[in-house]
Amino acid sequence: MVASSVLGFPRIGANREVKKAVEGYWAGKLSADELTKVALEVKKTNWTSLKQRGVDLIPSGDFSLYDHVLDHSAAFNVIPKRYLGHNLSPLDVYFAMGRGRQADGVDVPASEMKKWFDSNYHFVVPEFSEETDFKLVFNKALEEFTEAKNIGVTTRPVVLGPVTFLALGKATKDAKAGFRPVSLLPKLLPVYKQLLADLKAAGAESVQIDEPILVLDVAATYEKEFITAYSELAPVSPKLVLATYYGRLDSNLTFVAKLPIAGLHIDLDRAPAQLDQVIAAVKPSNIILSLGVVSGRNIWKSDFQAALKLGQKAVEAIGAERVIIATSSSLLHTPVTLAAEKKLTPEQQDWFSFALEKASEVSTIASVLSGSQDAKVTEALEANKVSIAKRREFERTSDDAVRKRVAAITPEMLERKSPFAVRKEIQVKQLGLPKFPTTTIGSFPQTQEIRTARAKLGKKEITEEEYKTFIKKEIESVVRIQEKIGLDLLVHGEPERNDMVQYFGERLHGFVFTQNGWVQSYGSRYVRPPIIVSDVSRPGPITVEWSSYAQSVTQKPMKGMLTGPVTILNWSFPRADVSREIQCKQLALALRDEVVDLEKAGIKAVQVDEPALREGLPLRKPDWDAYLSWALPSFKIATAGVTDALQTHSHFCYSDFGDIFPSIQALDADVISIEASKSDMKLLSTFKQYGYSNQIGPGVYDIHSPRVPSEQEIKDRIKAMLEFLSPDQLFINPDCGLKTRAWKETEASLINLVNAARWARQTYQ
Ligand SMILES: CN1c2c(nc(N)[nH]c2=O)NC[C@@H]1CNc1ccc(C(=O)N[C@@H](CCC(=O)N[C@@H](CCC(=O)N[C@@H](CCC(=O)O)C(=O)O)C(=O)O)C(=O)O)cc1
Ligand SMILES: N[C@@H](CCS)C(=O)O
Ligand SMILES: [Zn+2]
Repeated sequence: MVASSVLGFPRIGANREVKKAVEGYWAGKLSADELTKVALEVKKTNWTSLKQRGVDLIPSGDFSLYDHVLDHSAAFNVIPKRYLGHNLSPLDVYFAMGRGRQADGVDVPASEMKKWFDSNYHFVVPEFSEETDFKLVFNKALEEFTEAKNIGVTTRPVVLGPVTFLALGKATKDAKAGFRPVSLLPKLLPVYKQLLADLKAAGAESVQIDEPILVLDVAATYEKEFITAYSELAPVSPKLVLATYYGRLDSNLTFVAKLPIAGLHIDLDRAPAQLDQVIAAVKPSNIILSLGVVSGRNIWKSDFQAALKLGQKAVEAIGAERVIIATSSSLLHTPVTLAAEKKLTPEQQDWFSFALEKASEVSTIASVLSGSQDAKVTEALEANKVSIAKRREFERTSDDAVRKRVAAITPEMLERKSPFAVRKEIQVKQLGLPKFPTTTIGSFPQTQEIRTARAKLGKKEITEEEYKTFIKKEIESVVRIQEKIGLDLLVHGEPERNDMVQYFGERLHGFVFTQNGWVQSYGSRYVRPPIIVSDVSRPGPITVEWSSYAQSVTQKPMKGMLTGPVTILNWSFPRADVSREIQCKQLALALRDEVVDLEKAGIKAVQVDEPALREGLPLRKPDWDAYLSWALPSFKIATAGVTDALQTHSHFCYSDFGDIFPSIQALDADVISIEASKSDMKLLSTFKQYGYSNQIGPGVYDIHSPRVPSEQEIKDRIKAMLEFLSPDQLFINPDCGLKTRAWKETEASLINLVNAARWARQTYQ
């Protein structure tokens, strides 16, 4: 019998119950007990839904109130000292690590947050030093295994593996120079042993132990650690199924296949070509192969025939008892259910598969491979054939004008007319900005009032005209506030945008979007990625009306604000029938027209955000050039259609940009703003290594926390930057947009920022 498995399920609730409860708890509207109750209900619903859909190996322990890496840090006592000694409950310490805390005399910044591999999910970075005192403070995997058992669902607990947990962490500031978190493995293993032994004692038959680090090049340097870890853990644990996802094992397979594990999960969505090599490597052993054939990363209905081919190959080689059909990764990256979508056409409904539908898919594929004669299974198989054929039919339609335009892109279209030095002189005159110009990254608080107005427009409770009037009032108010604070280069505040990617998706041809397709991005922040289904084009200007209006109500320069092609692509669900390169270039051409239109409308600076440039980079270094060879030109296509006088800006956040800094420089934006505050300004040393010639605003404070940075902190950051950059290069700005913040802390922070910039002007004449 071939078993079916889901590696992880969305933990947000079908109606965003977890977001609402967590934010309610933060606002003091919900007690810790009430929050726990909501969480339990969501977990129970997930477990019973997966059981109903016939999934054999149902995950537990994958739920989280904020982030699963943070859950492990809290459970293992990996809690930086700054969060302790404030008389906070364990739950409040947990949230303080995630989002900082500034109340009742406690003032601690949030921990660093980073991209989870190549996804738009962010994890809270664990901090380690020689002093780290690992303890099993609580066994979350065991608690959830028991909760599921109590409602009659037998689950397979999910645990983040010890090597990945350490490898994703960073050294604390007080760790000795050269300290490597993985050196703590011998100290950490006893805690894992206890955790796993407890699960075994509670009756867990097998455990999914996630080691996604194995798909990175760096894992080759951890061979010794993997051998030590798994030789020690296997004897005391339930059967260990080692899960790898988001990429291929490559040469790491050589040592992985020899580990004392019961099963190995591989991602055949991202790396189908590895199947033969993996089969050959595990064949002589008893290792069970879990085949990730149903994508955890996209929302397209699986092609059962393609999945069955892969499954059949494995069954023939090692036997049905040793094969599991699984999702390629956790379904964390997909919305909960297609059933909630009421506005998709029946044709569109038929193309997609969200988390619950994917659960049915693994179950059906496994049943077919097991030789099931069940009428429902046969029916599902036939229906899938029809759906896939219809989609292929749709995919054959294309927009010839768009295709021709992409084919006609010339090298000249990628370059600005003059080099940066020439452009800078023209722009200085045109913009009249002071030294150390202050600006923000685009968005201002998305208040309840704004969201309610948009919701009312959606429900047709107000007219388009009334909505526009409301947004214009909001823009004018944001402009006045910036003028009052004394910012130099203003923004319109993005109040008209639900999200920086969804908004553009909704206004471009070639996309469809969901009503309830929420996916967790970090903590309680979710997104509804738009879906690219066909060739992309711009039916008309998107932002010009808002930016022009904003410019019309102020004498100060107004920065236009767009999301770049690479980011729109990476934060959407891309189509699967056309290369990402072509999709990106189609987006680039649409945005190029928008930038040109903004300049024609009198806007003198335009920011084209590319926060997802780094995130889209392939996980394996040998694949980087292939991505950069179209990602960088796409940005340049979007931004180079203007005169020298237009100051182009771009913004990057939430990744380590050090290793692709030369690529960022190659974008030739006049000004970039880049996240640097959370990562202890470590990015700055990159400037020393590579140099940077254009203008730059390394973020001076972290906006993902409600904490207000002091003026002194900002001054200290400016001082630190000036060790690597010259005063005439520097812009002063926060490290990302302010949409998630409240007005109170936004104004207080920006006043401190402007004061710090004024100080810099006097200090560095
Ligand atoms: C900058 N970042 C972004 C990333 N990815 C994106 N796609 N967008 C980003 O901005 N990745 C990296 C970073 C960090 N990530 C995020 C992700 C998400 C948010 C965020 O603020 N999300 C909001 C939801 C935004 C949104 O879509 N708002 C809509 C719907 C609002 C809503 O909930 N409406 C209510 C009705 C309200 C009423 O009746 O009063 C409802 O539908 O029930 C909108 O504004 O219209 C979030 O709240 O999670 C930030 C950074
Ligand atoms: N302009 C966007 C960038 C976020 S990465 C904003 O300010 O929200
Ligand atoms: Zn940002």
